[in-house]
Amino acid sequence: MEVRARAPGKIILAGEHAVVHGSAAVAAAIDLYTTSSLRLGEDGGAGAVELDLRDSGLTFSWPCSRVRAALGEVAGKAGAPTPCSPDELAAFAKLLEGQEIPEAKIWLSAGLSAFLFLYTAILGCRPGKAVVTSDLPIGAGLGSSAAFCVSMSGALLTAAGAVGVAGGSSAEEWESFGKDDLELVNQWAFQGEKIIHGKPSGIDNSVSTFGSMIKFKKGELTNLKSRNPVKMLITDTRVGRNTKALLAGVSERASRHPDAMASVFNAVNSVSEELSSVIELAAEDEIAITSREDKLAELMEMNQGLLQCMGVRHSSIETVLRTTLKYSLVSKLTGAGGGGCVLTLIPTLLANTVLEKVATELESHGFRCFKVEVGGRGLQVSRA
Ligand SMILES: Nc1ncnc2c1ncn2[C@@H]1O[C@H](COP(=O)(O)OP(=O)(O)O)[C@@H](O)[C@H]1O
Ligand SMILES: C[C@@](O)(CCOP(=O)(O)O)CC(=O)O
Ligand SMILES: [Mg+2]
Repeated sequence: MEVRARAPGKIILAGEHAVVHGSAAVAAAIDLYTTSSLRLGEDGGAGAVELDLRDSGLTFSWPCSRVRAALGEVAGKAGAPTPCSPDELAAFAKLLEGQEIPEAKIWLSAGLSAFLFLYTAILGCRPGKAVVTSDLPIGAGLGSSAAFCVSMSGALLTAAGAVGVAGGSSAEEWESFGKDDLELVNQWAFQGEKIIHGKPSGIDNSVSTFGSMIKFKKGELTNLKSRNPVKMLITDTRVGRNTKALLAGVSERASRHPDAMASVFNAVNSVSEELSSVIELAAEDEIAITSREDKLAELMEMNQGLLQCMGVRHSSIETVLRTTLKYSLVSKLTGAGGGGCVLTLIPTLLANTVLEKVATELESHGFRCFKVEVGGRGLQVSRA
């Protein structure tokens, strides 16, 4: 039997980086997904653990005997996770040595280590094949690392029988887990995200698992009820960057200037708290809708300024900010910055007139625009 699990990417409306240092942040799921399909082989000595990354055309295979030689006889565990130890990480690095990873895709190594960790920790050395496809740009701020870890944890834990859906629907339909199962998947995905990000806050895996729009602070998640739609244009600058390195850069700046950076993080906290209240405001007429959106735009603009203070700017981001400002639109980077994606708030009353024009101009710079639905479903599974 094949298990398929899909998990969404995300946007961060306010609070990236500062959330790692204890501030509040606001994030929402988007309708771009990573899907992990898993088919288990026969338990026993032979066989291999295989991973097929469809979008990059790369496949990896580890004979179970090699996995056992590197890790010992791991039993697999379907309860709460134990973090990946430095010894295990070293063993995964050894297992990667035998694989041919093209130099240009060396950034995949962290994702491969996260896969090996999740697979062996949940299923032990059992043979099986996982296939991954994704709508998300990788390493661009839309949480591809979290969507990868959430969808893979969802598929592995379902195959292990640790989580499940009520069933009854046709095999092709997507179904959602109950809250306890989602909690368990989220805990595992967080351990995978730690291998990729170094020191994640947990916001990305949480919003990918639970979906919707959330406020997140120090591991605590509050669901936000947005009564009016929030329309965002996402622009991928196509400038590659790595979340782990950017997180480390912000932490280094915080240790060089502890007081100044504490004030910056504190200001971001206030912006996120205010933005989450504005999100929940119900606006019933055009005046109220415009006033709500003006407040959101102002808070996003303030957050962008504070992100500059953290040192995660990039000239490509500034080009997007300048271009959208020509249309009186406000933008901010989303995710770790340093390139990657930028969010532009599209006011409801301007959506029909401005959206296509600004997207066309942004694309003329070589950027790629995504028009997404914000605040949708989290992790879902289907069996075929
Ligand atoms: N579909 C995927 N297949 C393999 N690895 C992935 C996939 N998606 C994400 N990753 C891993 O996550 C890393 C990107 O994560 P990160 O730098 O946090 O950026 P983001 O999460 O914003 O896309 C990649 O370098 C890779 O290791
Ligand atoms: C910068 C940060 O706040 C978000 C990173 O998101 P992404 O990996 O760039 O999609 C890090 C985190 O919260 O773990
Ligand atoms: Mg990430």
